[in-house]
Amino acid sequence: MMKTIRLTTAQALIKFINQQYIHFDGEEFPFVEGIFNVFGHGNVLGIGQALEQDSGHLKVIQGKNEQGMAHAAIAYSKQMLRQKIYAVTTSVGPGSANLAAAAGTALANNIPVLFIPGDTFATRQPDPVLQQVEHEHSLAVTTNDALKPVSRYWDRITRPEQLMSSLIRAFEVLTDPAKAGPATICISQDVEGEAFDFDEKFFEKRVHYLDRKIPLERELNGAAALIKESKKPVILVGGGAKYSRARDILMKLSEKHNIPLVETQAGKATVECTFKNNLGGLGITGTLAANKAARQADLIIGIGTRYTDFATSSKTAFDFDTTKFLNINVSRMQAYKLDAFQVVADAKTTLEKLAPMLEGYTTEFGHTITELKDEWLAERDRLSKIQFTRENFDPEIKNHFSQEVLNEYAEALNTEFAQTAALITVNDTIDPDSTIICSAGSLPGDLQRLWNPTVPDTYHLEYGYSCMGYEVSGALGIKLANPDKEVYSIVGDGSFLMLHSELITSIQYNQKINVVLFDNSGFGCINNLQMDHGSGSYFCEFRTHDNQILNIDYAKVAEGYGAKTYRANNAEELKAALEDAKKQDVSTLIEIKVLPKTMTDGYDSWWNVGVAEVSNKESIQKAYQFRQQKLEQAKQY
Ligand SMILES: Cc1ncc(C[n+]2csc(CCOP(=O)(O)OP(=O)(O)O)c2C)c(N)n1
Ligand SMILES: O=C1C[C@@H](O)[C@H](O)[C@@H](O)C1=O
Ligand SMILES: [Mg+2]
Repeated sequence: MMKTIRLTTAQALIKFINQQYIHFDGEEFPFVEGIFNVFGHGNVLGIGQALEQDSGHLKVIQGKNEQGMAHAAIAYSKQMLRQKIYAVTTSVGPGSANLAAAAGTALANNIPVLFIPGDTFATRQPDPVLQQVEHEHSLAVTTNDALKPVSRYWDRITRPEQLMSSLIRAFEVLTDPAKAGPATICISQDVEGEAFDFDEKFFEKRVHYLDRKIPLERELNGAAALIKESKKPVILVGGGAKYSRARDILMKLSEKHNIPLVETQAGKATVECTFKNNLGGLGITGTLAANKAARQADLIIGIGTRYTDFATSSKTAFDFDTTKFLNINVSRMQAYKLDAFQVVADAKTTLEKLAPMLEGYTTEFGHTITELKDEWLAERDRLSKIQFTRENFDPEIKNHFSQEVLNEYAEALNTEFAQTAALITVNDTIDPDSTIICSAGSLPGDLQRLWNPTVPDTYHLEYGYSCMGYEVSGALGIKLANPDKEVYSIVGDGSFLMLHSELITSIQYNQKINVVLFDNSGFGCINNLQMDHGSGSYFCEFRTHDNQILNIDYAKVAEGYGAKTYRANNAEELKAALEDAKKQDVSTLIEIKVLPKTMTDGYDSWWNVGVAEVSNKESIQKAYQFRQQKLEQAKQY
């Protein structure tokens, strides 16, 4: 006879989550590490009660903002290479609406995370409850419907027994590398507390196998033939290569056959920068070395990449008349891109199986790879030494601000520090096994070009959604994933202002993070974007009503939270601050005032952005014409 156990829906949820395990490369471990919460009336009496009664092995952490704590959960999962996750529970209405940007972040980056927002009453007896939106056309639509387009899996639970099939579906999605993304299970707030006699079998230990998908013989033969036919193949290392742990085989193949490696933001630091054939980032935020290699390529071997516009320079990075594509990806959808020959399989396994099939093959790159790399390293060295001068200063981003305006910034922010010099100082000073995190603004470009990670998996860029606010929140997730290492949030002033609530959570739970704040008093990269396309400087600088540059004391803000803080406006101060920050047990914030327009510019790349077709400015008309010319060279799809 079936044995049952009487539990509330929320108690059953927590009991089930505790029993989910992952099996990967012979190792088995619990899949859900913990749960972040912001309680409200939509979850405190259901999920809150269940956790208070028995949270099992779950670590329970109180977040400060739903988006922030969800970003922390996403960063944890990404840093754990998608093999362990945190769940996130929110209240109803605004609490769940705050999840939307984070859900988009998880979806665009293919990161598994479990979202459990509360939902409106299933009985509808007290409707409309506080925070319930009302539609005239339907009572069935709630705020949580807004999460559907940003969830890989979405469900609403209005009866306790629905939970069983819903959770099984959710965990199947969460543990499938080809589909990984956010699973959102919305539970009616009354149903969270309703009891049901659950089949005990539902709570038995479940093991989810992260098996490596083996390539077919047809796929391997086709891939090997393409590589052997090519004279100048280039390997594009995407996030999938990192998740598959393909570092060693990538280096082996690259070295043996003299194939250059170029990287996407998600793939960077799969292989350390010191590897001789690693030419760094490709595309809009790429290095000149990688972009030059890509132009010469007759075959791009895209490994675990989504081919976003940033990686492909809006489909202009390659000579599409002559270049072929070979895509190795666990996702069929991704493998189909750019009319590629498709290998729908695990990256590491595929490369290992290809290795013996390429015996005797060498590319025609010869010494070019080393020459390109040396040329780029010289450029990086130049960028590390940029010195501001009050006269005739020629910034990297040219012809936007006059010397007068640059001097005004130097005066107002009391700094002469260039962003490139500051960033390379950070790179040179922190311990090499520390992880850095970033996501939005001008810093992702500088990082992809200039950051030299000498230890694999120490570079964490969310550049699928580029969501401002991920930088500080995500640092907390990385600390939870790597408790014994330092983590540095590399963040612009705009992103910091948008969301940094989980800095407080890090202090509250003694999870030390370091915030390195680059303050150029504005939305710098967007200001560059508008001025590059013929517009004026319009609402992207942080200026007061009477046109004064905002000068915010961020160190003081963080000091108020209990962080150890520093102000560093030159290399010496910055080195000293970084060294002292290493010694602290509490979270730190280093405020660096940097000059606008001193970030890196593009290197032989182009970004397709919408430009006004008609306008009253000649400069915008020119920008529009330039775009039309570029589009003629771009692949159409
Ligand atoms: C949530 C969100 N809103 C808006 C944007 C668009 N956006 C991208 S970068 C940026 C400005 C970033 O400013 P800051 O963090 O100071 O970096 P900077 O470019 O100055 O280095 C904006 C508004 C975004 N990426 N994410
Ligand atoms: O619009 C954007 C421009 C990019 O330069 C920036 O890094 C990104 O955050 C963004 O949203
Ligand atoms: Mg800024």
